[in-house]
Amino acid sequence: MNVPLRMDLRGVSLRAGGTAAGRVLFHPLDLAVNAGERWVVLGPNGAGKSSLLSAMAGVFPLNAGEVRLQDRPLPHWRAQDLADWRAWCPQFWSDPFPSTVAETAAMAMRRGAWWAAPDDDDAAVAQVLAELDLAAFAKTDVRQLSGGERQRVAVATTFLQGAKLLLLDEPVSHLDLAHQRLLLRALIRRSEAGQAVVASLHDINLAWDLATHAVLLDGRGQALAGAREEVMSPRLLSQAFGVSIERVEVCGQTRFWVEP
Ligand SMILES: Nc1ncnc2c1ncn2[C@@H]1O[C@H](COP(=O)(O)OP(=O)(O)OP(=O)(O)O)[C@@H](O)[C@H]1O
Repeated sequence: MNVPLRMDLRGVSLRAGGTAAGRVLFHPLDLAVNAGERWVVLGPNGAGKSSLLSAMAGVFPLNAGEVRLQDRPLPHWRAQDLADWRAWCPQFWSDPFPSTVAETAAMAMRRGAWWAAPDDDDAAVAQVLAELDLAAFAKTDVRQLSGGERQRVAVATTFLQGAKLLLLDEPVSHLDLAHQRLLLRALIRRSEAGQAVVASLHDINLAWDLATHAVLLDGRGQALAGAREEVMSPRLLSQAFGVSIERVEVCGQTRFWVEP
């Protein structure tokens, strides 16, 4: 599949819980995600970041508008075909039965025929586990992992799905500083190879370092989307988060400083 990825959101609005009774999370949002782009989704708790990511994955009902993948509305896709294009790493997961890290990571590669493992499975799994600093855990039962280790396995599973669009809901929430940077580099490498990344994050400095583009939800119904520099302005971030945020240069790097 050498067709470049494109996802369009046109006039998308969501309600809390995806029900008609839920409050409107945000009013019409338009954006287009293209190959090579890295989008961050920012906003306070409850603003609708997870809801937006799951709507982009096709598993959360829209209040208004449409999401199109490769110019075809998401509801028109067969689940198995959709899995070739988009991978979704939710914020929570459960491990109801024993499974090794390698088996769990490989799970998304075998959609539709999990018993028929391709010959190159093992090498691909080993490569991604090494990339995410999980090689030593390949044979460990996922139920014995720490929160950060388990989160990296969830990301490994997402990577191994081989989809062009990676939708990651707070993928660094359990990660220490070194593993946050390791994941950031892995995501940048993937986007440079033609995949697209959409990730919700709470750390605006990490978000700045990752993003080419940003969506900012203010929790009061406003949604902004665009290039990183336009959306991640100190004024807009301060308004959305309700704290005073300054942008400073430290050692040649842009950093955000939150007034205590
Ligand atoms: N099943 C549900 N029924 C009703 N409301 C729900 C349901 N699930 C979630 N919500 C509400 O929808 C809103 C948006 O939730 P969402 O998880 O998308 O926010 P978020 O921006 O990802 O938050 P956080 O930063 O805390 O992870 C929240 O106010 C939440 O309470």
